[in-house]
Amino acid sequence: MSKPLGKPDRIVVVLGGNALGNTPEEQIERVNNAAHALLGLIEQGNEIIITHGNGPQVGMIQNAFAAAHDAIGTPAMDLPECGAMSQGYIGYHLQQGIGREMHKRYKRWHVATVVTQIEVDSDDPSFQNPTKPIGPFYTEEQAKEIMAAEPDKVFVDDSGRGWRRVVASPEPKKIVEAPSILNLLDNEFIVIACGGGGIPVVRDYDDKGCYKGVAAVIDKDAGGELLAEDCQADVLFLLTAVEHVAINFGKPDQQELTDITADEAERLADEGQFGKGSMEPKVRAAIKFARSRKGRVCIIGALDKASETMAGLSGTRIHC
Ligand SMILES: Nc1ncnc2c1ncn2[C@@H]1O[C@H](COP(=O)(O)OP(=O)(O)O)[C@@H](O)[C@H]1O
Ligand SMILES: NC(=O)OP(=O)(O)O
Repeated sequence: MSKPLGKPDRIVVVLGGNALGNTPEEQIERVNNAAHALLGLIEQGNEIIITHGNGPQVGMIQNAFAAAHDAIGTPAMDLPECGAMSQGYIGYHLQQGIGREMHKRYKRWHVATVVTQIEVDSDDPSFQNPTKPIGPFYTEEQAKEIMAAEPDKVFVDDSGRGWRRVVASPEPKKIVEAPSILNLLDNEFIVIACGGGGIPVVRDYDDKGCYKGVAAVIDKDAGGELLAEDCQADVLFLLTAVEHVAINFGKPDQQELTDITADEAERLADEGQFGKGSMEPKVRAAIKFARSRKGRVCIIGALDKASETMAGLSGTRIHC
């Protein structure tokens, strides 16, 4: 069992996109449960900043626009705009869920979502090699039918769970709205930012060096790590469906890890112990955060055990 962590000041909490459900009703229910757990963290004396995934949601939004375009001629919607809509859609439910809990306990609620752009390199290699699964699962037959009709779309088998569309997932470099996020934190807001890894943008040198969106979806664990560094967080908390990171995952000799160093985690990641596109990005984000400043810790654990995980009773701690 891991040691309790004491009372860190600032925690960036990353909520998995798959943990948010597939419909608005499911999302409200799951966000309300998450809000309860997140308020537990505040009651333990911590300051929290929240970010979240958006893979299922951004795909759903883009598919809905594509269907409406085919049916009634509404405009098709590009991925950066769909990413921005997913930040609003998920942030809205988080604001309501957290706001309700805040009001019950403290008779006040200062919760704000920041529509966040993150700068990426226009020549990031991921633009040539899409890996980020978005939208619903398809059968192999359905996926191959769509690829034949729309050759610009790539589908892959997603860890044996079905076929999913994949898009580019560039490395996040700079949070454009970092000053606004820090300002809200200074004014005691609970901030929801960098949703879906942030809206990926590149510098537009034809427009005074301003930004323009690019068709990609950043990994939210990588975006959350950057957010945690920018906010001077002490702890990065990656909440997902499993209680622990494991080696030999899914095999009879599976072994759950409770406490590992960044060096051990890197060795295991290089050995291929963690699912590509699922657990590996979390472990890589954890390693980067643990190495970014002495004393920083990343904890990977289950969303429904957030308080126990924070108390050191569950989850996998990764540190230097
Ligand atoms: N070595 C591993 N240890 C634990 N879980 C793993 C491992 N490899 C793959 N996984 C899978 O990764 C999942 C977490 O990734 P993902 O589903 O992308 O989460 P999220 O949507 O919460 O970010 C776990 O629920 C588990 O099924
Ligand atoms: N943007 C992102 O990483 O979303 P998921 O958590 O849904 O994969």
